[in-house]
Amino acid sequence: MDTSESKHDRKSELEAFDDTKAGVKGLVDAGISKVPQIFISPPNTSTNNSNPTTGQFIFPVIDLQGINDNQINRKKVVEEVRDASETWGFFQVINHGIPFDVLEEMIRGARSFHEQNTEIKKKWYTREFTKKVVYNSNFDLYSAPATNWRDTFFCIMAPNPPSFEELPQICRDIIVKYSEEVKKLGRCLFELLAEALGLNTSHLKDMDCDKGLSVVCHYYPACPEPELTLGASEHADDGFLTLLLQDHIGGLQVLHDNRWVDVPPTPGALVVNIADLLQLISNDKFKSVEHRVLANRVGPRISVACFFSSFFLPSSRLYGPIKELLSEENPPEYRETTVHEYATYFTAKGLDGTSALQHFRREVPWCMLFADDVVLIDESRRGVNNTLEVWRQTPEAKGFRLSRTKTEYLECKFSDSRQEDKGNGEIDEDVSHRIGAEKVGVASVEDKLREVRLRWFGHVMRRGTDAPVRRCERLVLDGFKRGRGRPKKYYRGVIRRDLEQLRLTEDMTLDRKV
Ligand SMILES: O=C(O)CCC(=O)C(=O)O
Ligand SMILES: [Fe+2]
Repeated sequence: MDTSESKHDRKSELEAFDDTKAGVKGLVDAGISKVPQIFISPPNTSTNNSNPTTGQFIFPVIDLQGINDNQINRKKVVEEVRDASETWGFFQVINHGIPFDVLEEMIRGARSFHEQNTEIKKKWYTREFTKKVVYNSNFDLYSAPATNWRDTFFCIMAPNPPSFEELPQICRDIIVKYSEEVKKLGRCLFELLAEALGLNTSHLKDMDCDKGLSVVCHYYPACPEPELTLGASEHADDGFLTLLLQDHIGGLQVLHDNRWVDVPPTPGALVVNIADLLQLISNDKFKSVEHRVLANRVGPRISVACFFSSFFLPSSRLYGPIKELLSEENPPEYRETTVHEYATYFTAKGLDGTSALQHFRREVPWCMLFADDVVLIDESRRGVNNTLEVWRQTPEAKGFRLSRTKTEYLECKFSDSRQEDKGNGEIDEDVSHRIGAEKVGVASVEDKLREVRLRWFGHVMRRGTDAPVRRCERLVLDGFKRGRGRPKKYYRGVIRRDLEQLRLTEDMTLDRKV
């Protein structure tokens, strides 16, 4: 139920929970045996491992031993990094140089923060993310569709860490020690990633990708009904790179080949994942992949995520796809943005299962052809021509001739740098003399597409409900070149938005005159 009354209830429940300043751990300590409503995942969210994939995929593990000793070793590792970053967006590293006892101490330190006396811990409780030391539960408490079963405490450790005295006494030594180690390892990983992109070793460092670091300590309490909620909802990370230390409990899963795959807790290993801004500057070469954490009857689970991002710095430095990676065949997929703008958008949106990256994607030029009951869609003129040929030949092979001149097409072309060469003129010859091919400016493109979509929709709706075309209503509009995890857009949803924007109703589309 999504009535305003239930929304109000949710809001006051969230406020009551927030006011306790004791987080999810506080609820568990109080002995609750049922998961409160605010934590319950929306229907259709899978919250358990109903489809275990263990064994089906080999999660990449990269051994960093000897990368600075010999070139052959380094080259092999760079290739592994490239492969994992392009296909999984995730990998584990071993022999990374951070001593095992430092990792263990960090896990213990994170746990001790959350398990210290609540009255002392409350002192750090805040939703002001400009502070350098922050403890709370669910950074997106008021915007996310469901509250996650975890509490978090973080410190901003670079470039300007808090003074030693400002850090919580119970874990300050290890936070300082661990962040120094992570900064070193981060530098090494950014070098390998730059080489994997075919850039100079220092390219990503020179872009300040490793400048900002926050150390984020998560605490996932044992959950009485783990099938009803999640430790962390599906999301991709917003910075450049994340380095994650997890304890032995497990529960982290990544979306690979459209399936949730466990990231096995491996003693001594660290999980590395490409975050959104690295996908953006690599122009989609590297993937920032959706992941989540399951809730568990066993707990607490502790993890420490180190985010390389300077979201807290008011820098005006712009990040867009790296020029050296662009070419005519590989034009920029994103507009430029600042880390701060990106993070602000990410935080306001919250972990709602959609990707923040899409908001920064440039309009993809594509052509659409509409011909009676047939829609041909592609990103390029060449693609549409190929499809057009297949479409034409298939019925012709069965003796059914299509009249090119009587078939009506409409084509949208974009006056963008990706404008396809007019070279072969197949569409032009077929189409231009019928309706006149148009060249439209980017600003009017949305209007043009909306007009075309609504015309098509009206046409479809006027057909009988059993007409084949009516069965295509769940046509995926942008399935052909979706970034991984980018939410599917169904034709119906797009039409609903178009109708809303023009204040039209579906019935009106039945009337040709509207
Ligand atoms: O706790 C984990 O394993 C993952 C945490 C995570 O995804 C995050 O902090 O962004
Ligand atoms: Fe994450």
